[in-house]
Order: sequence, then C-alpha cells, then structure tokens
Amino acid sequence: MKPDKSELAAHQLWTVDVAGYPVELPIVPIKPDFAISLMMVIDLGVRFGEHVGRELAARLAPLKPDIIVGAATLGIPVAIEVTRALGQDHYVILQKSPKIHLTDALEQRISSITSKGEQRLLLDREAIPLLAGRRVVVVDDVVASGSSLKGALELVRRAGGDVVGIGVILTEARDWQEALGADCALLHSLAHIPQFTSHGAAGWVPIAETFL
Ligand SMILES: Nc1ncnc2[nH]cnc12
Repeated sequence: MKPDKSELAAHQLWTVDVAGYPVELPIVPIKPDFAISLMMVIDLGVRFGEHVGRELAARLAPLKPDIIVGAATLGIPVAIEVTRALGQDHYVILQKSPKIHLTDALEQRISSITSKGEQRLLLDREAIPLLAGRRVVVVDDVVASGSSLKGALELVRRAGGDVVGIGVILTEARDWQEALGADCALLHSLAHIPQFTSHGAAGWVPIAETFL
C-alpha cells in the first residue's frame, strides 16, 4: 500500500526520532477512523539504511549472531544493512511469493495490516543449513500486529535455528506484545510509533493506548 507523491503531500506527518535520526512519516488512513504513520524504509535513502543498520548492529552484536534473517519485503534492506554493519556476508531472506526455486519451501501463514488478506512466508530448504543449530537474529522494518515476525520466528525454529534476538526499526502500537508473547524479551527496537484516530478539525490524533 504505497500512496503516490500527490497523495502524500496531503497527509499529516508524524515525526519519529529513530535512534538520533528524525524522520517524518505520512499518516495514512487504513479505515475511516483509523490511520498509521507509514514508514517505507526503501524510500528514506541509503544514509537512513546505513544508520539503522549500524544502530541495530550495535544492539544485536552482543548476542553473537551467526546469521541474520529478514522477512520480505521491507525486512530485506534491514537484513542487508545489519549484516553489513556486523561485518558479515551472508543473510537469509524469507520470501513471500513462491519464486521458481521455492516450489518445495518450508511455509508459514501470516497476515499483515499494510497488505491485504492472508500471506505466506517461505524458507528455501537450501538455506536450512545456514540456520540449523546456529544463533539467529530475525530483523524486520516494523512490528505492528506481530504476525509476520511470529511467522518468521516459527520458520527459523522449524529449520532448527536458535533465535537469540529480534531487531526492528520501529515498534508500532502494542498488538505485537500479545502475538509474540515470551519472545518480546528478545526484541530490540530503535523507536516506537503510535496509531491514530480521526478527531474532527484536529485531524489525526495518536491513540493514547498505542504508546508503549
Ligand atoms: N507503520 C508502518 N509502516 C510500514 N510498514 C508497516 N507495517 C505495519 N505498520 C507499518
């Protein structure tokens, strides 16, 4: 769900300080009385990517990960930048669409608030040796419902990986706390964003319960 530029100009903005790097996010309605501040990490430039990679790597390096796993789509740049900042080379991507080589992939069902309907995460069986018995950190751009991260954790564990940490740029609201349960203890985040409700002339206002 990517609004075009003319649409963006009409949106209210929400400013969030991402570990010392302020970004302005457009507030985008999902329903008539409900909106999120949308962070499209791939539209924020390479300096932002480098910054979040470095900041997440600083928090995740003490966990001594053997490998970083990122979930498609917007977890991909996060996985690449964190891997680079850790001085590692390989990473594993959990795909959403069954590419030609993924006909026999390990599969997990998920749902997402920014994409319609039910989706899947797929792990290439060829990547299993990179995860089995290894210390794994799972990264993503935003955790909101927690469905995508929960599916990613499940896939990594089915592959025999030991999940030692989770890294996200942003936590959003609090639904993820219930979805992730005890795995919340593994989570490292650079900033938090609330969700929004419409309030007459005031426009979109943050919902108090969606702050941490
Ligand atoms: N605020 C947000 N920005 C980008 N992706 C999201 N997925 C869920 N919430 C999101």
